[in-house]
Amino acid sequence: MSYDTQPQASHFVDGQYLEDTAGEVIEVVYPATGAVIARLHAATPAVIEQAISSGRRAQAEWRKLSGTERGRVLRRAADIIRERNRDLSVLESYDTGKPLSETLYVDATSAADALEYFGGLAGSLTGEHVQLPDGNWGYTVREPLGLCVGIGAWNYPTQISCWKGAPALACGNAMIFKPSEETPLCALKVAEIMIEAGAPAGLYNVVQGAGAVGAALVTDPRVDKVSLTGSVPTGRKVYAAAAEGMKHVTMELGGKSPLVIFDDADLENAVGGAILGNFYSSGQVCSNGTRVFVQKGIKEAFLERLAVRLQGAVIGDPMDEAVTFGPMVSARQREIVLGYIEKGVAEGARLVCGGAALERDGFYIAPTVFADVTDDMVIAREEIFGPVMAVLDFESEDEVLPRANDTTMGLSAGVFTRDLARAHRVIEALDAGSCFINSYNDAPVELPFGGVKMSGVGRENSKAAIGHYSQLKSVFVRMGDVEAPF
Ligand SMILES: NC(=O)c1ccc[n+]([C@@H]2O[C@H](COP(=O)([O-])OP(=O)(O)OC[C@H]3O[C@@H](n4cnc5c(N)ncnc54)[C@H](O)[C@@H]3O)[C@@H](O)[C@H]2O)c1
Repeated sequence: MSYDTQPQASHFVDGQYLEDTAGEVIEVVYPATGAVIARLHAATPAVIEQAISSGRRAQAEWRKLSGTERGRVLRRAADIIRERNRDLSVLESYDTGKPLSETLYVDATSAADALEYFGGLAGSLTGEHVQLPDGNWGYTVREPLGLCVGIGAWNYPTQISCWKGAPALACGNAMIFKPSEETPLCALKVAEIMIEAGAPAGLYNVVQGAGAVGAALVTDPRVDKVSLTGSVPTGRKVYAAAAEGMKHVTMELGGKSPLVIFDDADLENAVGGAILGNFYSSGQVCSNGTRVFVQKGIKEAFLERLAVRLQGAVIGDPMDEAVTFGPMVSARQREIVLGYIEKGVAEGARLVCGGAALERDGFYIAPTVFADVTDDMVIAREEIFGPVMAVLDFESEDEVLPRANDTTMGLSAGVFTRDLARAHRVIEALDAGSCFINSYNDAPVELPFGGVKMSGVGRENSKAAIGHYSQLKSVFVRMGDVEAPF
């Protein structure tokens, strides 16, 4: 590969790499072998200070550019990312363990899509003219929020860095991005590319660290907005900390989403959707449809075809493009997932396939399917974030809908049926932000992405994201005399 896994330095601040070895050591482990492939340092207060001060300085200049000028920088960054797709994809695979057969088509690509889309929108962000009685009128100005902090999860480090960075910068903000401490490498490359594309130094800084560094950024009074992708417990903490400073937030959190498959569904497509919604990225996807409700008439046929198609998973070295299923991101995540599998067995769910770690280096777990899962089982209630599908039976639409909604979370939901009226009726009834009909886990930049209930606040992607990275100033203009009471 052309990128070293050991970056020049841990952080990218004010247009250049920055190191401070006083910060706690972060070892980057390649999930497919367990080997340490880089050593970085968490940001010290001095690094955080530089990131904040340079971010604010850059933002003051950046906001003065026209939207078209800002958009040009983002679109140039998108082009560079596409040119370097292979190198970025290899790095993403080292960072996360996801197979190259995924990363080559999804991660840097999705990051470039976000930069291109928001780069295209930047020139068209305007306020409104509002006609009022007596010849008076008003107008609104869409203004940036200021300095935004993005905090990422470890499953999609390149994508998350741009899903947050692109709309933030398009609206005239600066961003400090803190990747997950598990996957710190990719965002540094994005920061480098921003500079190459013409962004001013300091506009897009990357600092490393775990929760303590995230918390220091979130609580700094000079930060105006926080966008987190992470788990619900972290979301609660970050939202509360942001509330202290009355900061804007976007929360992209976890899920335990339902996928409802009716008897009349196209069986192969339903099985395909369930595979995409449970085993892509080894199941480490927030929107996964991990509670698969299958109508009784199709259940055995579904399980049979699923078992056959899972045998087609090519498990192995993520750098081999023929491989379609990689390891968990970390030894810790593997232990968490194995713990859930044990619980499933103990609670009496029927193990259809998988159920164990693989005897090889790295953090691999076999794709696992439980059938006969009931609503009260832990594996049907808690987010596992691994390759574990729970298949639940149902008889009728009326029965399945309240069961599907019986969760504190609401990120996604999907339905497979050939009955179009039913498809729309079911989606209307499901409490979820990002939904799918006869498909699963598509996330085009043109559509809003985000959750309801405990799964989050705000939306990423689409025009909706603009509202979360800007605010309106409204101006009343009186054309006549002012009538005061005295
Ligand atoms: N909705 C989405 O878009 C989406 C996408 C991917 C992952 N996720 C969710 O993310 C979770 C998995 O990722 P994870 O294990 O990295 O999540 P996590 O919540 O452990 O960590 C997320 C990020 O928050 C940081 N953090 C932790 N404590 C913090 C604090 N007190 N203040 C500030 N920052 C803090 C971490 O360092 C990390 O960068 C899953 O629940 C998954 O569903 C959601």
